[in-house]
Amino acid sequence: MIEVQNLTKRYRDRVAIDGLSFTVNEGEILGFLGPNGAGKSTTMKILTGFLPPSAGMARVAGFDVFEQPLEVKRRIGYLPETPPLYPEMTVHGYLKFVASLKRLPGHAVKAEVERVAGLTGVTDVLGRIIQNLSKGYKQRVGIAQALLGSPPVLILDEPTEGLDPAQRAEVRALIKGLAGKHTLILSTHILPEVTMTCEKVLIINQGKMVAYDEIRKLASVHGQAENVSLEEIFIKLTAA
Ligand SMILES: Nc1ncnc2c1ncn2[C@@H]1O[C@H](COP(=O)(O)OP(=O)(O)OP(=O)(O)O)[C@@H](O)[C@H]1O
Repeated sequence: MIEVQNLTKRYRDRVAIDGLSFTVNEGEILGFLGPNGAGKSTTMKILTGFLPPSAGMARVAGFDVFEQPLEVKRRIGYLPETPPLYPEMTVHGYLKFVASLKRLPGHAVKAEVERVAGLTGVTDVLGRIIQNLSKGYKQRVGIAQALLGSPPVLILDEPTEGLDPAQRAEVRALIKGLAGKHTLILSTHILPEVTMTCEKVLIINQGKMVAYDEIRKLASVHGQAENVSLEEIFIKLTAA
């Protein structure tokens, strides 16, 4: 569903990502990890058609992200690092607005807004102005807009950022429930979250891939002990 080959992005003389190659099969959740500045957001922005790559190729659902960006955008729900909210709108007004941008048929909008509001736990705040919501609720609204229209591919950049532990557990359960029906890339700094949610993990450091495997296999390749944690593997691989 997602195919990336030799993807490279330079910002002037700074190489943000360097020759990344990976695939995500339909229905899989890929945990995407790396220290601050490793290039995760840059990769996600390229996959969602917000940034052009400097070299390499990325395809989503068979469409080239650079040559057919509209086809790609139609199939992707994206939660950027900073959720793209309009603070002066109500949650309901905002979700209706995003539904119209996504060209959802008018007759389906009401039910779809109710569906994603229910999934993300924002039904009770639908009438409130976004700027008055807590950070956690704003984050949920960001996830809700990504789910509108039930796109086959979801790219979530730190979806549990700013949530309290109970909300985090709820969002984790929600994400887990999306597997199978959607193909997901999930970026997070909370490593136990990846262990609980994803089968496969991709770790990058300074723009380069340092690990890409099923989590249970990583432990046997990179750890001496069988019960080595993802955190230990991450620290070992990104220490450079
Ligand atoms: N618009 C830009 N212009 C110049 N350099 C940039 C730009 N955006 C990102 N970078 C640089 O590219 C590198 C990768 O940044 P990116 O935001 O992709 O990292 P990240 O892994 O998402 O980090 P974080 O975990 O802190 O969000 C960093 O060195 C960053 O400073």
